Amino acid sequence: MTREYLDLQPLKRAQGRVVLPGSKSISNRVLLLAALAEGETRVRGLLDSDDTRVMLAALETLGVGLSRQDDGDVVVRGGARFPVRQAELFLGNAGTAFRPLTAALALMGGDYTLSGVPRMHERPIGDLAEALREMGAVIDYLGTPGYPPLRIGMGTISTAGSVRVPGAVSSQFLTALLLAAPLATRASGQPLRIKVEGDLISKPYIRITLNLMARFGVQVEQHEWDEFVVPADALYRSPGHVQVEGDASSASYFLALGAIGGGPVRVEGAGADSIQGDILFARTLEEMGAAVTWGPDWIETSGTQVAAGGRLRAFDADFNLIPDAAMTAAALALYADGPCRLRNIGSWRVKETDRIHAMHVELSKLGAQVRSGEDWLEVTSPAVQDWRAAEIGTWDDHRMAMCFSLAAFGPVPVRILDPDCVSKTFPTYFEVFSTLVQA
Ligand SMILES: O=C(O)C1=C[C@@H](OP(=O)(O)O)[C@@H](O)[C@H](O)C1
Ligand SMILES: C=C(OP(=O)(O)O)C(=O)O
Repeated sequence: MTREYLDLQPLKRAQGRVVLPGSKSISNRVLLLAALAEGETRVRGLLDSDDTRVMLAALETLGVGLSRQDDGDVVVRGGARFPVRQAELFLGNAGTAFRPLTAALALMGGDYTLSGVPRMHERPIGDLAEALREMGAVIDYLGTPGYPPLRIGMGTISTAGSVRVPGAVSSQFLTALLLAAPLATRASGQPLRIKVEGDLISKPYIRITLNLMARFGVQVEQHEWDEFVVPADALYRSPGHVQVEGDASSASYFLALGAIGGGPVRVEGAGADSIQGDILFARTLEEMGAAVTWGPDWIETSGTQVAAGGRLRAFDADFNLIPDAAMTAAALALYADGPCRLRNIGSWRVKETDRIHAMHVELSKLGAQVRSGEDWLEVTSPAVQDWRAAEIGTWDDHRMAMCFSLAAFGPVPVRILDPDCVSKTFPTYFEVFSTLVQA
């Protein structure tokens, strides 16, 4: 049963340790790679949430052998092509399922329709679809051109020359082309040269993609951030086992708790050795005045107690490398000693909701002074007497719900509407949150 709202009374302290749920970005990449790889892959620590469930269900529909073991591991039996050549797939609002599956299915060819929730049909995919068409794939838009839902047909794929993909809207388009590229290079016997047009956003996610492809046996040649070459003989081979790291974006909320509730708060499952860019959020916390300790697979934070009048240092920073954890920084601006500016976050406009707009509206409700533009947001914290109790809308966006839990360290009660939208990436978020905090 989903709850209409969750009331949070003013909180003072945060302390404890959390074992992080699996990384969404790694889970969905590993599932696709394992499905395309020769052999059997045993995946440990897979995230169990809406985004991975739609991926698992899609792969099952496509005939990929999947089984859940008693110990929770998922075993994937892969092969170079999916057995089912005609299917209708529903992919919810999972960008990490929709974009890579579009590329893989388009390069295999078949008769597939891909759809999602209404918001997914407002999230762009045109840059990826055009690149795939340039390679000979057949893709039709079933609704608005440039957006899902899509129908994929049987094309004649060529990797001759190179393919271009714009980098400014979402890095997931490049990730999708990279992950699916071996399907094309094998068919043509030629390498695929992928050229990024314009600036590439969210670069650390490409590092995750390249790292995981290498674990499955495919080394991509990288030229800065504007050209990637997938070799002609690229073939995915199962590494046998894969351990999924804890989710670094999910870690950001708990690391933030350590910074505003005294701490120490330790997250386990992602640390200095992580392949996820969002661990960099801990550096932002340091700049805001928190103490951060790093282990290979854990991070611990301690800091001031904002409920007792402590303040974080204000920031003015470019958050392009960590767009997801950046939302946590925006919520922390409620406790900063001056205006906080988040720059270069234009991709927020096309995520689960228009996050710049949603943040502007909801932070204002609490009494913060907010200004925003096409790709930036500026938040000035309310003085103690200016805080207002508020009902926070979460806009069907898991990260809105999770980062506004931090608002409970202000002096007023906070009501989070539709808290169960956290199921996109972290179904048990509020239960875990409640084990760390005290009034
Ligand atoms: O590749 C990925 O796993 C992701 C890339 C990012 O998207 P953009 O590249 O669209 O910024 C990020 O926001 C998303 O949550 C996950
Ligand atoms: C942008 C996000 O998701 P998606 O993978 O659907 O793009 C997110 O999780 O913040």
